[in-house]
Amino acid sequence: MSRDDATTNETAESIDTSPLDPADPDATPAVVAARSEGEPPDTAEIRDLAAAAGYAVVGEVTQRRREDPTYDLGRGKAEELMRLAADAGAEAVIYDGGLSPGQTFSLGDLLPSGTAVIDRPRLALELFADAADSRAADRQLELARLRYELPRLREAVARDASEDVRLQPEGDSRVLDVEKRIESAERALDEIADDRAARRAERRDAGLDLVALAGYTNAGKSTLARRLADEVDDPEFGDGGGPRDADRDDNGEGEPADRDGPLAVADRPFETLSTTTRRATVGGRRALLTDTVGFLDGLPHESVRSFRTTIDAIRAADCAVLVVDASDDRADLRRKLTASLSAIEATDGPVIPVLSKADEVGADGLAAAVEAYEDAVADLDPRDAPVVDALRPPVPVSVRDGTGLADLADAVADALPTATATVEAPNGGAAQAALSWAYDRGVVAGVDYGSETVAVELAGRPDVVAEAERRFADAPSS
Ligand SMILES: Nc1nc2c(ncn2[C@@H]2O[C@H](COP(=O)(O)OP(=O)(O)OP(=O)(O)O)[C@@H](O)[C@H]2O)c(=O)[nH]1
Ligand SMILES: [Mg+2]
Repeated sequence: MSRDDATTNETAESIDTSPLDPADPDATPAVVAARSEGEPPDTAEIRDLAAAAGYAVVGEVTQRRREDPTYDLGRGKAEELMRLAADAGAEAVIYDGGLSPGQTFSLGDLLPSGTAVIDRPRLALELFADAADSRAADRQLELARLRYELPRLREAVARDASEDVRLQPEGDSRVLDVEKRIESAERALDEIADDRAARRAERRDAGLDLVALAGYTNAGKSTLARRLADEVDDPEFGDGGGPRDADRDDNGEGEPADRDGPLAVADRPFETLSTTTRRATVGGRRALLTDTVGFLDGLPHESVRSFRTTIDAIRAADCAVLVVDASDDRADLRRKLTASLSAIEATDGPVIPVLSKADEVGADGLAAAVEAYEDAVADLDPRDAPVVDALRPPVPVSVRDGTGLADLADAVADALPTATATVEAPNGGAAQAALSWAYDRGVVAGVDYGSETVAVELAGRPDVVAEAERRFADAPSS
């Protein structure tokens, strides 16, 4: 698959999502480099990301040591990397970690001229740039990219400036320009976020519960969303997805109703790049289910913050479902879970962890995943990730064979804010109007007609139940 192919707007089913063939003539040859202090570096994930972004990995250099201020790697290893890149004809070095602007430049100076230095955050940006599929995704990508570029531009200007005070980064016109563009992108995103918040309030007033699916990239969020969603979409609510229209106004409103993004599923990172919302009936509750963009380990906080529609949808949900891939090994499960919980930070509502792909592991594997999950959560400091206090017990689920779906529905229904009340009103036009109002908002659990009265059992969102009670109480007695 060429990189251009990845930008088409076909649905997931028709996109070839197989990992890039290393022999692909369009792929850019690249060497992967990784350093870690503890365990030997595991390059499986960075290789997958590189392949998905259109690189063919032609070599690898890894090192166990503490960070070197100049190259991140030690000098000897950096020189080995330089030789390998030259011998292998690499056009890029993919660095599994975040490099400071200074380290990026130092490595670039050391490497054969023209070799791009791409650290993990930049690789993630490239993956997004390949596939951003809605205006909100575009905006967020732009902001993330500008925030990434700014310190590097400052470094470049400072390097050029040396002694010349007039060329210091603070006053440089390119730096000022990027700063201005960041402000403007932030303002545009604020508007989109305000608009989403207003829509969330409207949907809640209409009696709908807001459920968000969160988790690491490729965890199985969209697959679960598809399984839980009713046939009817709620196209006004998500980022939109579908083909983008550059000429449209950019206030984040008014994605055309027929442009809802497909709930694309694929075994590749960042298949979903826009939040997408569908209606779903979960545990008898009428919900709006938002599928979100997956998290990735090793991105700076600022970059994660740029994906604001995802973070907001998760934090503001009445209940978030955190999808954790049970088929990962212990170390990956912990790393991805920690990255996801740190990115979420805190939520307004409870969080139900789902151990997904249960069909891929046996009973022992599932028990091991539960244990790995619980150990990882126990090691997290709630001061760093207050969301740990919102976690409910984990629910193993397989969409493939249906395992745990009923348990998940029960857990969601149980986690949603609920009030119950029984009201009785004289049967008549006013009571019927109140009843129809309550039916519209999905809070009628039972109706009992007496000779002159109607008794209604209400259950559902507390604010909506309270309003229904008021309406019945106001029904005139004759
Ligand atoms: N065996 C098995 N595979 C699953 C299950 N659920 C999802 N998968 C596979 O996991 C891969 C990722 O699924 P997605 O639903 O696209 O994952 P996602 O979390 O939405 O990923 P991003 O949008 O990239 O963040 C796909 O190949 C799915 O077919 C499951 O229950 N069992
Ligand atoms: Mg997805």
